[in-house]
Amino acid sequence: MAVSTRSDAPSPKVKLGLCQILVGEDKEENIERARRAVEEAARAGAQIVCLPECWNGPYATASFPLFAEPIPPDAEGVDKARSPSLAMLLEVARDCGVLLVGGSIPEARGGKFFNTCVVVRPDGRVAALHRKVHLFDIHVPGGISFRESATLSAGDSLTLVDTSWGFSLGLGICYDIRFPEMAMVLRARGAKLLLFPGAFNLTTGPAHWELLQRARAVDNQVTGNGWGKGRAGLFVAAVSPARNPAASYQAWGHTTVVNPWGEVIATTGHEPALVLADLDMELVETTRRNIPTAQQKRFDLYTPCSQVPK
Ligand SMILES: NC(=O)CCC(=O)C(=O)O
Repeated sequence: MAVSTRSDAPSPKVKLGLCQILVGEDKEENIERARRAVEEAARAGAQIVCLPECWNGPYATASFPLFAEPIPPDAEGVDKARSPSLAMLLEVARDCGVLLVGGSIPEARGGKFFNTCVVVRPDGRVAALHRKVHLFDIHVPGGISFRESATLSAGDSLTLVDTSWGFSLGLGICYDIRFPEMAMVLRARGAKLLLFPGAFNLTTGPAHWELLQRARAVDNQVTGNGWGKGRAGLFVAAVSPARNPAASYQAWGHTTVVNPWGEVIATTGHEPALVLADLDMELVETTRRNIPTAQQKRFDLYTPCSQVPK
C-alpha cells in the first residue's frame, strides 16, 4: 500500500493514520483488509486511526441490510459470528493500542438499519457510536442519484469523543459534512478535530470533497479583527474507500487532512493508501486566539434558521 505523508506542523502532538482501503463484495476479505490497514497505520506510528465509510461491503442501498451487524452497547457481549466486523475493530484497536475510529458499517437495530461509526479506545472498549444523521438522498441529473433512505434510517444525536491527548474529536459520516450547523455545534462543544469517514463519488467528489473539508476547517472562524499571523478553526479529515472499478458506486478517494488554516496537509489519489499527518493541536488554540470570531458572533442578529419563515 502506498504511504502518502506531508505535514507542516512544527511540534507534532498526535499522529493521524487514515486508511483508504479497497472494498469489495466479500465481507471476510474486507474485514481482513481493514485489519491489515489498521496494523500498518499503527506500525507507521499513528495514534488515531480511521477507516472509511461502509468498509465491510459495497456502498449500495441493497447491500446495506445484507452486510449489517448488530452493535451491542456493551462490547463484552459481542457475538463474533453475528458481528464479525465489530469484533475485528475491538480486537485490532486493543492489539495495536490505537484510538480507532472504525469508519462505518451498516448496523441492524430494532428492525431498522443505520450507517454507524464505532469508536474504540486503545484498551478495546467502545468509546462512542455515531449514527449518520443526514442521509444521502440526492438527484443530480446526468450525474448521481442515490437514496440512502431506501434502506437506512437516520441517527438522532451528535457525537463527540474525548481523547487522552486532551482534546475532543467530533464525528460525522460523509454527507454530514455538508451541514455547517452540525460542525458548529461540535466545535462549540469542544471539538478540535472533525473526522468524517466518507465515500463521495465521481460527480460530487471533484467539485466538493476538498472544498467542504476546507470550509468546515475555517467556517467558524474566518472573519473578524486581529488576523496577525494566526490560523483559524479546527482540523478536519475525511477518509474514503479506494476506487473499485468493479463497484456500482465509484468512490472519489482522495482521503485528506486539512489544518485549521484551511490548508491541505496530507492527501492522496484514488488508489489504496495510508495517509499520515502530524497534528499540532496548539495550532487550534493559536488560531482561535488570533481570529476570535467565537467571541465576536452577533447572535442578536442571527435568527435561528429553523425559525426563518419559508
Ligand atoms: N456517502 C455519502 O454520504 C456521499 C455523500 C456525497 O457524495 C455528497 O456529495 O455529499
